[in-house]
Amino acid sequence: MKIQKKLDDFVLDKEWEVRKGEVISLFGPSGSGKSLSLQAIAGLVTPDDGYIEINEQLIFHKERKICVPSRDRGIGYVPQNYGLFPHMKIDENIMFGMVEKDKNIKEEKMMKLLSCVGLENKRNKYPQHLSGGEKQRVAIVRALATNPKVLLLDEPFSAVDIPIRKILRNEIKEFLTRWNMPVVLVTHDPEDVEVLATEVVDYC
Ligand SMILES: Nc1ncnc2c1ncn2[C@@H]1O[C@H](COP(=O)(O)OP(=O)(O)OP(=O)(O)O)[C@@H](O)[C@H]1O
Repeated sequence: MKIQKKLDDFVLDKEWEVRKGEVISLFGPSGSGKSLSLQAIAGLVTPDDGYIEINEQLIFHKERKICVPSRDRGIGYVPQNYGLFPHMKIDENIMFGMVEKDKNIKEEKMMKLLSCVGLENKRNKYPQHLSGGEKQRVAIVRALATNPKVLLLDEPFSAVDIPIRKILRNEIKEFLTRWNMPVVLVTHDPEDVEVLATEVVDYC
């Protein structure tokens, strides 16, 4: 992708790419445009110029007037606050974006995903009854439930304390290796970069 976006006195101007099996880390200080980049890829913010391509398909191209709607981009996006729907139980949250029509198939897939992250027994809980780390795991499997082409993680460990962060980081590393899809990870924690990233884009 190559995008430019001006917001008041902030100018984002970045170019980078990520491939299957890579975890690319957007690394830099607060306010450097990391989240904005993810929002542009997810289709929540429209760049002023440039292009975004996924698996050789353009989802945004300013000059060619291409702007694929957010829901059709095939993006699994986990925002900083996890974005879980508070009024839906965990199982409903996970099944919400699934493309499958059959209810039994959806249920089966949801249970498989929940068991991947050891949370089968939480399916009937609401997000507010889960810990920060549990919410994070649900948010990630909810993103994966839509069969995305790319996974975007925005500060995935910001809501958990340092010892738990270490455990989750290793869990997620294993998980990502299994799914083998391109991952974009926003962080300002050098340990996230060291443990998870295969490439780093400097947002300093
Ligand atoms: N809707 C908006 N209107 C105006 N400025 C904005 C808007 N959204 C973001 N910005 C500005 O864009 C810049 C980049 O914001 P962004 O959230 O991408 O930073 P970040 O690198 O993700 O920071 P952090 O690590 O603190 O989350 C900041 O200066 C921010 O104030």
